[in-house]
Amino acid sequence: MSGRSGSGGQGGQGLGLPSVPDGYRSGFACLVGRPNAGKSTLTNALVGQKVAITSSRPQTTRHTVRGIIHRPEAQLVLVDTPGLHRPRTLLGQRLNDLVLATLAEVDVVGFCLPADQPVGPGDRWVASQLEPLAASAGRGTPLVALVTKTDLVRPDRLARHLLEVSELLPWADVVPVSAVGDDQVDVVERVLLGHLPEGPPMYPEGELTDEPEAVMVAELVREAALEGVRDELPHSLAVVVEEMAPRPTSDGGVRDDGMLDVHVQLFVERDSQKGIVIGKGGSRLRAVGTQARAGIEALLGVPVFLDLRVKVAKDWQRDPRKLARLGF
Ligand SMILES: Nc1nc2c(ncn2[C@@H]2O[C@H](COP(=O)(O)OP(=O)(O)OP(=O)(O)O)[C@@H](O)[C@H]2O)c(=O)[nH]1
Repeated sequence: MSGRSGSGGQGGQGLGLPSVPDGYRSGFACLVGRPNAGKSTLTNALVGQKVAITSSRPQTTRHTVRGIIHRPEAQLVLVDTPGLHRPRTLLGQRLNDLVLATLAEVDVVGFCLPADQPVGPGDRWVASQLEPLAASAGRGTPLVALVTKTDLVRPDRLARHLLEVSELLPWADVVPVSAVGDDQVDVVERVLLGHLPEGPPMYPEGELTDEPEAVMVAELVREAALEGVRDELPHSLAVVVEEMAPRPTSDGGVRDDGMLDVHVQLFVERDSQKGIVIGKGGSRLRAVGTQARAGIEALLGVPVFLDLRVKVAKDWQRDPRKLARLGF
């Protein structure tokens, strides 16, 4: 992604888009915040379709997934990043570098702070990372503080929280929102759109994300594999789609129903984790396959044969060559 000359191409002409009204705005926004702050859920609520995975476990968003909001007067390309957090491993460091590089290029940053958690050292750390970006008055990246999950707290607690947030980020707009309760999502949208510069749309109408299908398929498998697992698996699970190909008919032709064979590798760090993913007699892996397949079929619109394999790649988080092989 490169700011104004985004990957969709500059201007509508090249895309065969109709001319746009005067004053049309377009640009990029990015949501940051500590793990589990509600970034993916808010992205989905804004875009109106499931494009980023959500999970009740922290740090499940590995890839920069973009959602695109199309409105008659504006287009907003949302970049959903992994949570910005204090790096502990090489992977953590790379994720942070990715986040900071992304933030320098977008038109507005939304900092998500969950209303049900007190403002803590993690938030202060993220704020300190953001301050230099917003600091250069007039030229810095505008920052909007999004107080998320407001449905989880009472009004008096919310009021105190909003005050704390505006003390932490005196230069930012503060907007309370509940993505789950669909409360104030429209206000978030208006505030974010208001920070975009004038310019033609960067993506054709109807496009919701430019994330390659294979990455979204991998995310669906990852989401299913993490479901209900209590230990540290989120940090230790990488998913790679090895192959997606049309299933041939017995005479080598193409099936009418467009069925796809999808081969996916799940990488864990230790044998014990492999056992967790596979479950007794393979029962858990079968359930993961059933859930992921339903999501993949809904995404791709064709029947899918899903083949899942689990492998141990020891300490992949700390090994640069393994990280590269796994797409980081
Ligand atoms: N009650 C309530 N729960 C929410 C809301 N938004 C998110 N959640 C829940 O909070 C958890 C984390 O939400 P995510 O959207 O995955 O958070 P995230 O910031 O993308 O998390 P990472 O990918 O770990 O960085 C999930 O269980 C969501 O269902 C909300 O508005 N209200």
